[in-house]
Amino acid sequence: MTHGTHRRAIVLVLDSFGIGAGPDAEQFGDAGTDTLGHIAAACARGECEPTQDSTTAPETTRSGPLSLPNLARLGLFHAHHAATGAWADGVTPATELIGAWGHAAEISSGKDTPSGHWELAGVPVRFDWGYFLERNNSFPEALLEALVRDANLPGVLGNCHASGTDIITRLGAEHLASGKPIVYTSADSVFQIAAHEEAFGLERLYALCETARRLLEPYNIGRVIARPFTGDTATGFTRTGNRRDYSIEPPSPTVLQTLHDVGGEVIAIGKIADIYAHCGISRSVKASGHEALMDATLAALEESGDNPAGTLVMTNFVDFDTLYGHRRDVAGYAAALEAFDARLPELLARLKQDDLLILTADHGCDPTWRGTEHTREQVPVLALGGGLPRGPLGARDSFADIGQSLASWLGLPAMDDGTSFLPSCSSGANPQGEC
Ligand SMILES: O=P(O)(O)O[C@H]1O[C@H](CO)[C@@H](O)[C@H]1O
Ligand SMILES: [Mn+2]
Ligand SMILES: [Mn+2]
Repeated sequence: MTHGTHRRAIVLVLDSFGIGAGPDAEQFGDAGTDTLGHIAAACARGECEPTQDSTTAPETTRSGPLSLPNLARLGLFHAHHAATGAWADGVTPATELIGAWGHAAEISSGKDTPSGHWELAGVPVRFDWGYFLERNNSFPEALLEALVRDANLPGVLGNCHASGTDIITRLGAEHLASGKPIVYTSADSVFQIAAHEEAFGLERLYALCETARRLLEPYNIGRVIARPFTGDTATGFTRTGNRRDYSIEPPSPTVLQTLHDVGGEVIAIGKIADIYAHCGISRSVKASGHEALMDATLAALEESGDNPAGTLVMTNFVDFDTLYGHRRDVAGYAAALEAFDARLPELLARLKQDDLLILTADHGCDPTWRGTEHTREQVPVLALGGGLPRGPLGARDSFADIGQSLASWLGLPAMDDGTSFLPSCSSGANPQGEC
C-alpha cells in the first residue's frame, strides 16, 4: 500500500476543555454548560483576580479578562462562537486566524475520559459502561469482600461517591491509623483507590489496582484509578503526580493502533498510554504538570519525524480537569489556560511542512456548574497544517472526525467512523496530491 512519507500528526488534548453544551446535554443534566464561556465570563466580571489568601501557586496571580492570544489565532473563540452562538465575554477574538477551526459533538454514551479519547481516535463508545449509581454503599459487597481477601487488606474505607480531594481530607487520618485504603467512585464508570504513598506504599497501591481491575471484569467498569497521596493530619493530605489509570481496552482498533500496525511511531505523553490501555503505543512518556507535559511534547517533536510510515505525538493536559474543573476552581482553570497559551509559540515554531497539529478536548468540566462532575459538551477542533485552508470546519457530528482526519493525513486505511475534514488532495495515501 502507498503510504505517506515522514508525515506527523500532533494531537494535544486539553482535558475537559469544553466549548458549550452538546446537542444531547439535557439527557446528562448539563444543558447550559459551557466550560470556556463560563470561565471567560467569570474573568470578565473580575472574579478571577489574585486574592490575599490565595495559595502560593504562581498561576493564581492572573487578573482581568481571559487572555488567550495564541489559541485565539488558532480559532478558539471563533469555534466557541460557532458552538454557542455567542462570543465569550471579555475576550479578544483574533482578526487574523492561522488555522482551521470547528467544534465537535460527542456520540459516545458517556462523558468520561476514555470515551472522549477513544472517540477522537476514531472509536466511539456505543455500549453502556457499568456504573456504581448508589451514592453511599456504592460497591457490591461481594466485590469488596473479594478485594479485601485477594489483596489481604484489613478492610476498606469510603465505599461512596466522592470528590477525590474531599475524601482524603475526610478519611486520610483514619486510613493512616487503620491501613485500610479508600475506595470511591463518581458519575463516571470508575473505581478509584486512594492510599498514602509511603504509609500504604505506592507499588502496593498499584498492585491493589491491578487486583481490582481483574475483579471488576464482570462489572464493565471503564477505569480503576490509583490515587496516591502524601501528608499527615498536621499538614493535611495532598495527592501526588503518581496517579495511574487502568483502563479496559478500546472495543476496536483506534487510529493509534492502526498507525502502530503499519510500523508508524506513536508517542504517548502523559496519561495517553493509560487511557488507551497501552494499545497501539510505541513509546510512553510520563510527565506531571502542564509545563513538564509541554516540555515532553516539544522534546518528542525534536526527536521524531524519521519514521517513513508516519508519526503521531499525542499529549493529554490533565490538570485542566483534575486540578481545576473537578475542583470547581474557575480562577485556577483560567490561569492554567493562559499558561498553556503562553507556551504555544514554542510548539508552533517546531512544526514542519509535513505536520498536522490538532488541539481538542475529551469532554467538558464546567467549573461553574453544580457538583464536581464532567459536563456533556462540544469540544474545540483547532487544526493547523495538513493542507487545510484557514477557515471554518463547521459543526462536526462526532469527535471521530478527528480520528478519520488523522487516518487520512497519515495514509492509513479509513476508520469505520467519522468524516475527515482534510481536503482529499492532502491524503497521505496519495502524497503527491497537490492542494
Ligand atoms: O474527584 P476526583 O478523584 O478527581 O475524580 C475525578 O476523576 C475521575 C477521572 O476523571 C472522575 O470520574 C472524577 O470523579
Ligand atoms: Mn478527561
Ligand atoms: Mn475528569
